[in-house]
Amino acid sequence: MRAAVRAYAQLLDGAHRLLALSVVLSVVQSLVLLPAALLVRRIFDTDLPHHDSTGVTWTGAAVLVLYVLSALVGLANRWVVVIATKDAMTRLRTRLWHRLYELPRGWYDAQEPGRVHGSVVQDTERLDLVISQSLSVFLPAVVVTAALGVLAAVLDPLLTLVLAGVLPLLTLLSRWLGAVVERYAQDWHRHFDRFSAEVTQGLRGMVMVTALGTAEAELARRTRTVEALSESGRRLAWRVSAWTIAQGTVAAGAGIAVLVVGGREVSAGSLTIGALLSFYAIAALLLRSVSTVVGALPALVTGGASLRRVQEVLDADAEPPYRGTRRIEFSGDVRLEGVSFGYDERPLIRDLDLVLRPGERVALVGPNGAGKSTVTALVLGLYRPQSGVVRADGVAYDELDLAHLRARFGVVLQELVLADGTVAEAIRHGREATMEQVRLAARRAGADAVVAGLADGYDARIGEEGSLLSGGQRQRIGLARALLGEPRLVVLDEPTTHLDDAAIAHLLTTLAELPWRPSVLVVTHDSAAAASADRVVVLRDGRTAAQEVPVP
Ligand SMILES: Nc1ncnc2c1ncn2[C@@H]1O[C@H](COP(=O)(O)OP(=O)(O)OP(=O)(O)O)[C@@H](O)[C@H]1O
Repeated sequence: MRAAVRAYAQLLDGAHRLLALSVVLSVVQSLVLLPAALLVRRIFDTDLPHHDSTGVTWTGAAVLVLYVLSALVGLANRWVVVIATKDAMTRLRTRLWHRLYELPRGWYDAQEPGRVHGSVVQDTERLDLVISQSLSVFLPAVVVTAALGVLAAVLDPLLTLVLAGVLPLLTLLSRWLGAVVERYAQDWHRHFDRFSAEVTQGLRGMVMVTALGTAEAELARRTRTVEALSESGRRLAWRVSAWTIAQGTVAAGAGIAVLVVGGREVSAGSLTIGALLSFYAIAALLLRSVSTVVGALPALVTGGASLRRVQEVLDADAEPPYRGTRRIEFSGDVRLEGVSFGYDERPLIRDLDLVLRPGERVALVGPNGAGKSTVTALVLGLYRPQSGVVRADGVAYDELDLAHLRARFGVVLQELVLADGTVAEAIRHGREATMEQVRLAARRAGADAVVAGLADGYDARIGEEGSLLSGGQRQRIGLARALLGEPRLVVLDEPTTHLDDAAIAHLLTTLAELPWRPSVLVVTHDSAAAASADRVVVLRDGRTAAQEVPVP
């Protein structure tokens, strides 16, 4: 519970002024009720015994005005807290995005499927709800409870003690049931991650599953996950309800105890009925705000579990592979020197030397699983070798500002990610480029023919992940994106998979004739693509098997 409170405090770090204003408004809200309690006493102890009906009416009206005033202050307070919490959520989501772009690929490899998506989408959404709904009533209620407690103690210390007798029981309940709810919330989160991962996988694989005729088996698996999620949701909801109801019952018990003890005092003549009723009016408000405080606890605890998961992403102990700052012009010269690398303890790349001179076109070939894509990832600086060094223009990657260097790379990876938007937007990919430059890149990549066939040309939408295009059309758009900005190094991982013979021939001629002569590293199983390179490097079992095979 304490950890959850600390995490919330950290989350609301930038909103201290607004929260302070909220505390002041909460105190004002309670202070306004002080004269109301005294006026209630006046009705019963002065106006009624004197049969003063006008007095009763006016005093009653004054009490009503004070309640309305208190409610208005409460409304203003709610507004302040909502602004503070919404700002906090915007900051949190922005920080998360920053962190996600910083985290290295190795960190993503190590995550459970669905976990990151779950934290970014569901956990932040849950937090938004919990903080907006719960905290906007929780914080003022804490202050109102404290203020009303002081007020009650001033009115009648003995009855306040009776009321306070409930506190140890409430604390015990919160500790015990809070820990239980937290455990069940974690279990529910685990099931939700699984569900979230399956939704992503299921939607992506929908066409394939239909084609393979395995929909029934898939459906059975998905149903099991949904049932397990519901079951864990039921277990959690049941504990949350038990907690809330137990707290409400304890609070109601306290109210009854006040009536019994106060009633005995009235019968004994040591308390006036007006004093008892005015105390009871304050006690009822106090118990209501105590109920609000304790009623918000289950939501705060489950939200706390979400906050911790988000915090784990923000505080992930994952160093980027390189942290250098030096910026170079970069001529396209890249070298791997004695590089060894493995995703786990098993070495995949062993003592590899690979040289790519400026303007040179090198084809990397080899059997499936030999490590060719892994070599391209090492060239792109996505992983750090366990030993050996990677250099650009003779400077070790360790010294370099890799983001700056990568801006000089043009890349087409096996998994071609195209965001939904127009063809021109897909080619620009957020970079500044004139329409003329976009057209030129498209022509070089053979994508102009694709564009010519689309009704809206460069303004045609390509669909989510380019779903409105064919595989070959997507690949050409991807190539155009890689060639925009005239990169010094072009890295292509199996760029011909979806291309027909004419497109492959066009690509090879283009790569050979690019006017600024970039270096090209192309991973390929295509013999025509390999034959067009200046050199072919064969990778087998993590090493260059045939050192460098010159093309005849
Ligand atoms: N992120 C990863 N985490 C763990 N292992 C991985 C990861 N990526 C690849 N591997 C493993 O590394 C080995 C080499 O994979 P890589 O993709 O580099 O081979 P490749 O030569 O490009 O294969 P292909 O010709 O089939 O595309 C494979 O056994 C693969 O399972």
